[in-house]
Amino acid sequence: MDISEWEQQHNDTYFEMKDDLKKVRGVFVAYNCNIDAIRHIDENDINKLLELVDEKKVKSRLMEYPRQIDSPEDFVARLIISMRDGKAAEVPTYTLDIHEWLSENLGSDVSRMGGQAGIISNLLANMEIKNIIAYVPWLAKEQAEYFVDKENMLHPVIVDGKLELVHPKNAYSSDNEPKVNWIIEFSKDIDFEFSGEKIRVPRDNRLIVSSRPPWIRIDMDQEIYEHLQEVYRGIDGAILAGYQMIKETDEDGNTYDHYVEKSVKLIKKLKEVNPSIRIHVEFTSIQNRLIRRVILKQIVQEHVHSLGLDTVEVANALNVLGYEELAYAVIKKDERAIDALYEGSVILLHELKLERVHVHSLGYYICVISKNSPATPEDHKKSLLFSSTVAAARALVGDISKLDDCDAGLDVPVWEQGYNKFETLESHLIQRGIGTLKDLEDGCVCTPTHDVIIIPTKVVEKPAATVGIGDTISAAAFVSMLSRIQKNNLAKVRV
Ligand SMILES: Nc1ncnc2c1ncn2[C@@H]1O[C@H](COP(=O)(O)OP(=O)(O)O)[C@@H](O)[C@H]1O
Ligand SMILES: O=P(O)(O)OC[C@H]1O[C@](O)(CO)[C@@H](O)[C@@H]1O
Ligand SMILES: [Mg+2]
Repeated sequence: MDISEWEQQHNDTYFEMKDDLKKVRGVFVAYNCNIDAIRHIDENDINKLLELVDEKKVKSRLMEYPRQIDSPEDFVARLIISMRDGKAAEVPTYTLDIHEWLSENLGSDVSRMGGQAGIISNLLANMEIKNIIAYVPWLAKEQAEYFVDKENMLHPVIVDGKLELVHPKNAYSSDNEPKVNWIIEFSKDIDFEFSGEKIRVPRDNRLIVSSRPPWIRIDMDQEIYEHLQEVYRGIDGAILAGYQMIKETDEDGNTYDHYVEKSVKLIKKLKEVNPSIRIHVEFTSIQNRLIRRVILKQIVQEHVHSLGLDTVEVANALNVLGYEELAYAVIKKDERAIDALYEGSVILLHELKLERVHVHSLGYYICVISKNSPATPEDHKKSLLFSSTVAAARALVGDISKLDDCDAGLDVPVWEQGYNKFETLESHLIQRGIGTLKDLEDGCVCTPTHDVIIIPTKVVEKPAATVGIGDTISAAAFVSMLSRIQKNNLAKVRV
C-alpha cells in the first residue's frame, strides 16, 4: 500500500473505533501523577542561570554526567548537556531544594497535569470513556485540581467503612503535598556560550527534572485495597505506571522487594475484581538499572499482559535483560535500527510472557502480539490506526478536551519519513521470510510464534505540545483494543 492508502486506512477505521469506545465499562489507572511546572527558556534565561552557579563546579559536573540532580550546578550541567546534544532527558532529584531554587530563580510559564497516570487519566476521561478510576497514593489537594472536572473521572475513597468512587477533588488527603516536576523546554538555534565553548541548540527539546520527594511510595491504602472488589462497575482494563519511583531502600528501611510484592498484590486483586481484565504497564525512562530490571522481571513478567514503550525504552529494557548488543543496535541511528527494534520487541514479548508489546516511534508503531491474545490481529491493527489519529490530534491541538477533538487528527498526514522506515522493515522481513509482501502491505504478519502489526503513522509538523504524546498513543491503543475484546465477547453472547 502506498502512503495515501495508509491514510485512507486510518480514516476508514477511525469512526468505527471511536464509536466502539463506549463498549468499555471502566479503566483503572495508577500510580504517578505530577504537577508539571513548564518553562520555555531563551538565551537570556540560560545566561541568567549561568550567572547564578559556580562555573568551575558546573564544568566538573559536566564531566561527571550526574545521574541525579542534587544541586543547582547539577541542574545547569544537565541542562547544558541536553541543549548541546539535543537529547531529551529526564533526571530525578531527591531534594525539594531544587524545586525551591527553580521557583525562585526561573519560575514557570504554566503548570499542567503530569505523570503517565495523571496524563492518561485525563485523556481517557476527556475521551468520554466510562468510569476512569484513578488511584494516586500521594493525592494532594493541589494535585486533585489538575484532574478534569468530569463525572467519569473517579478516585476511590472509604466513607463509613465502604468504598466509594468520587471525583479526585473530593478524595485527596490534606496530609499530602503535590509532587512537582519541572519541564524546561528550549528551541532549536538558541545560541549561548559556556566556559569559552559556543553552543547552538540543534533541535527543540526538553529537560525534565523528575521530583522524588522522600514521602513517595508506590503502594495502595490498605482499606481501599481491601474494599476494591466493591467496584462493581466492571473494570475492563488497568493502566499502571510510576514504578520508576521504587527505591532500592526507602527512608523507612523497606527494600524494593516490599514494593514489588505490594504492586503484584494489587495486580492480583484487580484480576479478582475482573478475571478477564487486561493489565497494561506504560514504561518510561528509569535511570536505576537494578530497579528497571526488577520492574520487568518481577512485576511485568507473569503478571502483566501489555507493555507500552518508546524505542529508547526498548533499548534500555533489552540492556538490563542481557541483550546489550541488540540494545545498542536499536539506539544506533542506522538502517538496521528498525530491524533490531522489531527483534527486540519480539524478545520482550516472549521473555516477559506478554500478550502484547506496543512500541511507538516517530512515524511508525510496531506491535507484537502473542498467539493467545484475546483480540485478533485485525483488532490490534485497528486500535493502532485509531491511536495514531488520536495522538496526531493531541500533537496538533496540544490537548484533547472531548472525544470529538480527536477528529482533528484525521487531517494530519501519514509522515513520509515514517512510511519509508516502515518500507525498510517491510523489505527486511520479506528477505528473512517473515511474511509475504501481501502480508506486510497490510501491516499484519502472522508467524508461528507471534503476530506482528506495523503501521506508518501520522506526524504533526509543528506540534503544539510533545509531553505525554507517547502516553496518549499507548492509552488510546490499549483502550480501543479493550473495546474490541468487549465487542467480540458481546458478539459471542449474542450468537
Ligand atoms: N509531532 C508529533 N506528531 C505525532 N506523534 C508524535 C509527534 N512527536 C512525538 N510523537 C510521538 O510521541 C512519542 C513520544 O513518546 P515518549 O517518548 O514515550 O514520550 P512521552 O511518554 O513523554 O509522551 C513518539 O514516539 C512519537 O510516536
Ligand atoms: O517519574 P515521574 O516523576 O512521575 O515523571 C514521569 C513523567 O511524567 C511527566 O510529568 C509528564 O509525562 C514528566 O515530568 C515525566 O516524564
Ligand atoms: Mg513514554
